Amino acid sequence: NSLTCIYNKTCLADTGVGKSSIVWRFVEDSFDPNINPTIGASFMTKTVQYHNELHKFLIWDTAGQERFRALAPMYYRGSAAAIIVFDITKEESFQTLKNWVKELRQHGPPNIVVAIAGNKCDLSDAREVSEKDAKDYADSIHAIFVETSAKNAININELFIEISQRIPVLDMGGSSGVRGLKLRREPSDVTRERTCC
Ligand SMILES: Nc1nc2c(ncn2[C@@H]2O[C@H](COP(=O)(O)OP(=O)(O)OP(=O)(O)O)[C@@H](O)[C@H]2O)c(=O)[nH]1
Repeated sequence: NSLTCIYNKTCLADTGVGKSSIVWRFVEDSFDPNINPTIGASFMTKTVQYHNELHKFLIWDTAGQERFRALAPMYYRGSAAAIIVFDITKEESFQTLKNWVKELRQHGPPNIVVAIAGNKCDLSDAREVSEKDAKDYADSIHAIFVETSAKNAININELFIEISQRIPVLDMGGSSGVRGLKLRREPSDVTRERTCC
């Protein structure tokens, strides 16, 4: 009975640099500095353990390039959470992040959990956005905030655990507004479906 909590997809909306790497690092446990830009979106899954539950994330990593921007709603619609990533060494990416927050607020699911990742914290010598400014902004919109390094695998697991804590337990009745699916069915359900007449 360890598999108790399954959420529907978690969308990653990108703003700056590092989003693919964060997810990729998290999933594959290695870091490729020559990672290619995402085309359209890519899909992956990741399961994290939280107390005695396994939380499975279905992740859409959307492309950060402007020309793919119009595709993002397809992925954040129906999502339980969104991680918006900015690059702490690029002030511009922090401003772009605010536009994503506005878009999610206007067009995203009403209860979507928003997390902000200030990526590239391994390059803090080249920092353009202070941790305090980013944290204050995240607090003002009730978002999770962590500084991450996809390169050095800093705070990636913590980020997903925090998201796990915030996403409400799946309500199969649908009153939360977040759709979801069970990973495993009870054997009796399967038998029932296979039985004809
Ligand atoms: N030093 C450092 N470099 C990073 C980190 N994360 C990503 N990078 C580098 O930043 C560049 C862009 O990373 P991507 O993951 O492709 O960025 P992205 O925002 O997902 O780009 P799209 O796929 O186009 O959406 C790559 O050269 C990465 O190696 C990090 O935490 N630290």
